[in-house]
Amino acid sequence: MMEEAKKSVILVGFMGVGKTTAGALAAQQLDRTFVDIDDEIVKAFDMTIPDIFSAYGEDVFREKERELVEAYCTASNQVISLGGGVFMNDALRRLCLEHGLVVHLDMSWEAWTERLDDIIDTRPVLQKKNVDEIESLFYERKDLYKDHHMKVMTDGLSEEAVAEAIVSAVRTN
Ligand SMILES: Nc1ncnc2c1ncn2[C@@H]1O[C@H](COP(=O)(O)OP(=O)(O)OP(=O)(O)O)[C@@H](O)[C@H]1O
Ligand SMILES: O=C(O)C1=C[C@@H](O)[C@@H](O)[C@H](O)C1
Ligand SMILES: [Mg+2]
Repeated sequence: MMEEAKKSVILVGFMGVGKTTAGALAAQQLDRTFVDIDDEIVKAFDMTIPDIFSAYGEDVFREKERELVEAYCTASNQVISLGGGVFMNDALRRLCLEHGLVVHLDMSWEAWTERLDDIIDTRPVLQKKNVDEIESLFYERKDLYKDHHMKVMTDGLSEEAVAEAIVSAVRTN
């Protein structure tokens, strides 16, 4: 029997909120394929994200990201973790909102700062910025994620609890 076509769950949110970790767990529970756009970019270049940024620059990274988001976000039955910067592109934001069920993984700035040391080495966008500049970026990006179908506030939740919240939000939609 053909699988019923359900809109893909598209996870958005700031760097480090847990789109990759909780997204993979949620995909298992929903029995859907998990796609991480950052991982697809890493595979396409066979390089880490910091290496792509330093060798080719952010524009080249964003162009590959655009291609991959366009290709994946119109497919059904998946859980897709977007890179934290995808919604800077208006056209991609609209495309995701039109074709997918966009779930914003949200976090307070206070809770997020506890994660900064663990993630900074692998997120070039956070590097060479002081904490005030990172805080401004955090709120600028939060504005972009306001366009969503569902939101999960992740403060104080384990990775498993975030995944469960995503699953229950999707099932009750
Ligand atoms: N709910 C959680 N509680 C504690 N730590 C978490 C939680 N979710 C994720 N983490 C940890 O935070 C770090 C960042 O998580 P993850 O890579 O999933 O974020 P992301 O949203 O995919 O970030 P990016 O947009 O940069 O890809 C990882 O070290 C992960 O183990
Ligand atoms: O928010 C961003 O601009 C980024 C988020 C990450 O997911 C990666 O896509 C990359 O580090 C850039
Ligand atoms: Mg990720």
